[in-house]
Amino acid sequence: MYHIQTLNKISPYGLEKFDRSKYICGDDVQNPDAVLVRSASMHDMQLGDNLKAIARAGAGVNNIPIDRCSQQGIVVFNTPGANANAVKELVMCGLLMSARKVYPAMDWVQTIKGEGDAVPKLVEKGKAQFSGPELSGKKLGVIGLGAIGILVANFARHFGMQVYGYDPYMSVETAWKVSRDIKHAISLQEIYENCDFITLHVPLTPETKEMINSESIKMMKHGVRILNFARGELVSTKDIKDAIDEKQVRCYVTDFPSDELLGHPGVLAIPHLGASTPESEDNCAKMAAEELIDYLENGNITNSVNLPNVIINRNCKTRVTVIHKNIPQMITAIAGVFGDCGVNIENLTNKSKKEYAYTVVDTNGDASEDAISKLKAIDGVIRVNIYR
Ligand SMILES: NC(=O)c1ccc[n+]([C@@H]2O[C@H](COP(=O)([O-])OP(=O)(O)OC[C@H]3O[C@@H](n4cnc5c(N)ncnc54)[C@H](O)[C@@H]3O)[C@@H](O)[C@H]2O)c1
Ligand SMILES: O=C(O)[C@H](O)COP(=O)(O)O
Repeated sequence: MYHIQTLNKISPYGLEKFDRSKYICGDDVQNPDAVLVRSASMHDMQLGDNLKAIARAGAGVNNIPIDRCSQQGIVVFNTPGANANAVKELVMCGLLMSARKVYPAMDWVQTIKGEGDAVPKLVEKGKAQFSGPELSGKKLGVIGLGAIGILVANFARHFGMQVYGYDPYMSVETAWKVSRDIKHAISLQEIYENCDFITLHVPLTPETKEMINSESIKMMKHGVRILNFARGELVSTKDIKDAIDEKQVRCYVTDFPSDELLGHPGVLAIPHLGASTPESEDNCAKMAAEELIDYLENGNITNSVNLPNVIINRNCKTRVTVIHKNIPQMITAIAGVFGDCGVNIENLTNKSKKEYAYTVVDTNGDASEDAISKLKAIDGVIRVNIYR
């Protein structure tokens, strides 16, 4: 039996992928083979020796101790694009709310309840304080043109916005999806200096942490509106509050409220609802469950953030997979163990991702305990798994 621990509420649509004759799933599962998680922080968690994989049903993996996982040979998956449409739709709502004062206006209109027949007149009188600009003709800067950024950039053109996109790491495959009307910004400065609205769609990394700070805000247009549906730590809380107080920033829409931001005028705080639609919860859970199942049962890796993607049909009696450091002589050493044990290799695949690599060996022979011990003893080998 495989044991799957869930750390957040995971859509049943994903959980039902696990065949109950082979899998036990639940939040009380001990010593799991794999963990299914959304945003719960795993940084302070012990990662047991039996743990082989973690699947993040979602995009951001900053809640997972990736380095520790790699060192322990734990494969970390996420579900690229599975919640992108949900986020895009809420970003569009955020754009409209940052321009038109819908939220304070709706609050205000409730205050005239009880005024009887005077309500229509009071509405007409009171509405003047809530006028706000149109999006059409304004410039939108999209920072990060991944699954979400591209959808946001392409959609914003339908609001009549002029869109600038910035992503120095964009893949060719991704570039094909960007509408040709989107201006390719070659620097962040170009976005900051030109755009009336700026929306962030980058992962939280040491490079992007607090990328919005007093220095970057200084370069922006007076009265800029900033949207953050990516991660709270991308924006310096102190600097954004100061910039709002100085009217340099007109509005900050964030899906990641903190105590200091709540109640601050000019901040529109949303309780991390970007991916909270039944459709995206289902998509993410299904994709995450399928990734775990194919890894646990076949050793195939799809959408891992710390190991290379390796998907090979299984048509041999035995598969041995090795997670190891990406250093010279590893393939020779691994193949040598099979040779020494008299086992013929039918297929050997090796792929690497940064400091780590993954080797899959398929054979019609058997992998003896002796062979497995020898593989584990190779310097640089982190984990060996056998699939029969
Ligand atoms: N609010 C929510 O509920 C919600 C939902 C999904 C994702 N997110 C957040 O949004 C982020 C983006 O999600 P995604 O699905 O689009 O991910 P993605 O991996 O498809 O896209 C991220 C893009 O950012 C780019 N990038 C990385 N560093 C950059 C930098 N320094 N400058 C510019 N571009 C950079 C990458 O090249 C990539 O194209 C996630 O990492 C997550 O933190 C939030
Ligand atoms: O990175 C993500 O996918 C989002 O922040 C969604 O988080 P959630 O799954 O906790 O809603």
